[in-house]
Amino acid sequence: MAMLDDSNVFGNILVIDDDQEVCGTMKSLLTRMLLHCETVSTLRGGLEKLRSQNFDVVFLDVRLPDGNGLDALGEIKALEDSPEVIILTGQGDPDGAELAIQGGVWDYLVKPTPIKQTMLSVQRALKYREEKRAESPVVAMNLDNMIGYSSGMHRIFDLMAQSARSLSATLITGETGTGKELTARTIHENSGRRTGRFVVLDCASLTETLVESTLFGHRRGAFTGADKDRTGLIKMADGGTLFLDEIGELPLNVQKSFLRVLQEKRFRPVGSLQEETSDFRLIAATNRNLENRVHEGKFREDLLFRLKTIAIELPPLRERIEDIKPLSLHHITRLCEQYKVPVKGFGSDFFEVLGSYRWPGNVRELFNVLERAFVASGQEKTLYAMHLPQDIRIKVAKATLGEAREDGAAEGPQSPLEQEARSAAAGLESLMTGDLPDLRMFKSLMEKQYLQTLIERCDGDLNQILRISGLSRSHYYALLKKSGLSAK
Ligand SMILES: Nc1ncnc2c1ncn2[C@@H]1O[C@H](COP(=O)(O)OP(=O)(O)OP(=O)(O)O)[C@@H](O)[C@H]1O
Repeated sequence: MAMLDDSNVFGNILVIDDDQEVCGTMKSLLTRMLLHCETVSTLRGGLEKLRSQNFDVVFLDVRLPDGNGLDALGEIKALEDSPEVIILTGQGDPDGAELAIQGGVWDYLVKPTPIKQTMLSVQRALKYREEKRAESPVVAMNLDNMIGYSSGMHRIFDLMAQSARSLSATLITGETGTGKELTARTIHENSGRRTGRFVVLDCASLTETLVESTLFGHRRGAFTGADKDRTGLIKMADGGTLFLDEIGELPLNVQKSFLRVLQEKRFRPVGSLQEETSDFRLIAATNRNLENRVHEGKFREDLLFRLKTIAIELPPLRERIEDIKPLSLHHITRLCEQYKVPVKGFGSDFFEVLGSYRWPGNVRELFNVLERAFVASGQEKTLYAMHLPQDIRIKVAKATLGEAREDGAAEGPQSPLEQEARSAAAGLESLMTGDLPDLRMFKSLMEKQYLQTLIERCDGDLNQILRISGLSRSHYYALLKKSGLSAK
């Protein structure tokens, strides 16, 4: 049965109960409500989970094999961002109920509890938490395009709000696809500089000489090929934000001059005798460990120190699986609007698979997979696990059988190119085996996948892209715009 719950609550639930039947029933009920649910049969196991993961609601049995659930209330309530507790007990003990309520629990349910009552209790607890979170200062931020329900992301939003209010350099770290560029853009759009430009430089995409002239600008005749004056990105970001992506790749000698610019806000374009000024705000990002780069002698310690006045470390998606559902709803709604089809619902097995996958490519990979599932579902109104790409389903099935770890070690991380190629191949396969979409949708999806692979393979090199594709420059840019892709 497909369930797109109209209450639209998101959350991570833990059930601590030694009765396997209760655990099974609760898990199946909560999963059908599209909530993420884990179960554990001992008090010690439950407390360990609560210390290491974030949960919104805990169903807590009173009589557990290794202790009384009520005795653990103090410890649970003392946790940072502590979950709401719903006591679940087989014995309708009124003193127990009083004790529990004094201990600050959300609700007290006597087993067997009617399904409706359990659902209502958990929905209300989740709504309450949502409202509590909305009271924090973060609400002042416009986070329309940035989805994050987990407490991990909530902490990130707090840091972003702090960064948006200040002018301090901000360093964003995180694995590929965790949303570093989106975070930087959102900070800029929420800062006092939002009317200024948001200027992006991918430090990994240029040679040493080019990085220098791109950042600082150059005068005509400064070097062979410099046939006219060029304004650098530092100047272009005057009054706005300069975003340096992959800052770990900035060549050492450019690091030195850039540090001076950060300290003095003055710089000299290549080949110029005169200094210029620029009042820019710096946000940098990297998926590298910059401390290690410092130890290897490839990154200046003084620059690192200056960059991380505010440090934002984005958690990988596998550490915030409760964000998978809201991210998916957001992306699928966007796709449905884009392709002008009615909004699709989800089968409960859909999120079970998504929640069990490790997401090495994080949110970018999730969006890619959702797009493939969207296409594979054709005209169907509901997305089921069977619409997900086969490679993902196989990996999840293997992981469930306990083989995933060895597999991962043998395969090693995939390069973005490998991921892209596999994704394109699997996308085509699922297109041809599932219900066929209409031709217009098929063409535009294939076009987008072709362009993505082409850009990756050519590493964004325009000449190579035009040679391989046979496209004219204007046609290429028009296609990029149509597909919502960037040139890299
Ligand atoms: N919290 C989020 N909410 C909505 N979309 C997100 C979120 N995080 C990432 N995305 C989306 O995921 C994709 C990848 O994000 P982005 O390019 O910002 O990642 P990145 O960390 O800069 O990646 P890379 O290290 O590979 O450059 C984009 O489409 C972005 O919009």
